[in-house]
Amino acid sequence: MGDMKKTSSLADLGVDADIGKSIFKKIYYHAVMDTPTKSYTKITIVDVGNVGMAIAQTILTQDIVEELALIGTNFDKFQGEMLDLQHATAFLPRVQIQADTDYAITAQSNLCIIAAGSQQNPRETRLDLLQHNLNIFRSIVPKLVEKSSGCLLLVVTNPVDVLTYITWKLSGFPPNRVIGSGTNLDSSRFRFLLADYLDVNAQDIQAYMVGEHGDSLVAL
Ligand SMILES: NC(=O)C1=CN([C@@H]2O[C@H](COP(=O)(O)OP(=O)(O)OC[C@H]3O[C@@H](n4cnc5c(N)ncnc54)[C@H](O)[C@@H]3O)[C@@H](O)[C@H]2O)C=CC1
Ligand SMILES: CC(=O)C(=O)O
Repeated sequence: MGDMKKTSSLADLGVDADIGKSIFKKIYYHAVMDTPTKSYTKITIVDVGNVGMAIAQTILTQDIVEELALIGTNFDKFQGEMLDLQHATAFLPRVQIQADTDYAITAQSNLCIIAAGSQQNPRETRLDLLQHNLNIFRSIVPKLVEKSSGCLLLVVTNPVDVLTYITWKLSGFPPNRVIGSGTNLDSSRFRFLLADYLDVNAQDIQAYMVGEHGDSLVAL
């Protein structure tokens, strides 16, 4: 977006706030979208780093949610990311997008995705991230559970398999409500490489990487 100023309100567009209120009436999402044929789905993503934003953009293009809550720790970054997503909604299925540091916005989520925490430095393994990211999870998981006690928890942060187990323990949820992204990315990479080598579509390749999402994977 370069140096372009971002517009976040009617006042920025030169429209008086009171006039705006009289012209535009707030639509209550639950009232409009809770129909017998379409349930209301809310997803939370913690935090809006590279992975969190890639997930947010993918979700928005899939028409699978009515509400997306983004938890951010860096105010300028999450405000900017939220505005970029909101400003794209004219081209996307209708979704209410919020971002905040306050976990109140995550209340009643169906799915909470955790992608917060450090990434590896060049000479580190994913397992080296454990202590740092464990401390972050201790602060995140109880807040998500408090606000959305019936949700599914999906862990992406590394070391993902260890942190998925820790999330299960921290949450007190039954095991079928805590999942990790596991080796999905590795299997997708494997399928791409095979497809590239064989010059076929990756969707026509069935192949899996199994084991831990780390340095001990096995190809099937
Ligand atoms: N499972 C998988 O297949 C993959 C996992 N990853 C992992 O995902 C994680 C995130 O990666 P990136 O998005 O690339 O990193 P990033 O550095 O772009 O984003 C991490 C985010 O976590 C936030 N954060 C730091 N401390 C926090 C706290 N206490 N509470 C909430 N948020 C906090 C940062 O502000 C930042 O926005 C890393 O652990 C990385 O290794 C990345 C790619 C694939
Ligand atoms: C970061 C990571 O886990 C990956 O790209 O496989």
